[in-house]
Amino acid sequence: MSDKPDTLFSSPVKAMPFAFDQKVAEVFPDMIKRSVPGYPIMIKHIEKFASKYVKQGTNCYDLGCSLGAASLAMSQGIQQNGCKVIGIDNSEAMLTRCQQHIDAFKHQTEIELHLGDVTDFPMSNASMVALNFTLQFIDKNKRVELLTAIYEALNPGGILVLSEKVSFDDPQMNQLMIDVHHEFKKENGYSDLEISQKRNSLENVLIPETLPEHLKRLKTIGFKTADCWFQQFNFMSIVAIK
Ligand SMILES: Nc1ncnc2c1ncn2[C@@H]1O[C@H](C[S@+](CC[C@H]([NH3+])C(=O)[O-])CC(=O)[O-])[C@@H](O)[C@H]1O
Ligand SMILES: O=C(O)C(=O)Cc1ccccc1
Repeated sequence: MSDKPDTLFSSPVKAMPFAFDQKVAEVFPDMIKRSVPGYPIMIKHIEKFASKYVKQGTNCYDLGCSLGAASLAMSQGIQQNGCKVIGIDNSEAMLTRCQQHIDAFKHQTEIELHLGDVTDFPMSNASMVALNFTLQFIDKNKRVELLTAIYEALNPGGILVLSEKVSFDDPQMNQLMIDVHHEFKKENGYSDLEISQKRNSLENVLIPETLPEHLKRLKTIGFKTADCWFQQFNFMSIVAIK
């Protein structure tokens, strides 16, 4: 089955803040692949990290699971018995389609889905947490609390995979990265109108931070080590180990 093409911003639309509603859920696989450089690589490596770090009888959380790509990757990667993958998302439209994806794809480890807010979801006995392009949508002053809750839920040696769109302190570098990302979107068939309308709708909704801000916060919380393992333009993935 081919993905439904993302044409949400292809004709002039009323300026509205971006939301993970029914329309976005319907085109999400096409949207994320054409918009996030390196997304398939990051998903593939979530599977690899799961095979290396997930311990027997532990939980793995996928916070802001959308259609379950990271949940499925963890489930495929896990080599141990008695584990559970728990996906959480606060968009009903996303979670309904997520359940359909999970049911349609063969996977090894059980995946349980919950409609809820990741900032107040109880977590425990975790050996892996995926926060794949979700923190950027969380209120900036709630981020440290969420990352602290993740740290506390992780067992020693557990891993957090945190992928984010990032900004850069240097304005020239920041603009260069935005420009090359827009070039990437154009090469993937988005028009200037689509790029600018989506950019406006993401303003004040997707709030990026810099890599140093991310790493400093993770280390202050207590993670033993944290660093960027993947970057393409202004999209990055960080691993942090407790
Ligand atoms: N407070 C919140 N609580 C729960 N869910 C939330 C919250 N805020 C946002 N979301 C959810 O976080 C997801 C972000 S998309 C993640 C991609 C996925 N991880 C992937 O690996 O494909 C990223 C993107 O589209 O750039 C959406 O499904 C929101 O509903
Ligand atoms: O499309 C963009 O410009 C992005 O920054 C990535 C993205 C992908 C899917 C939903 C929201 C943002």
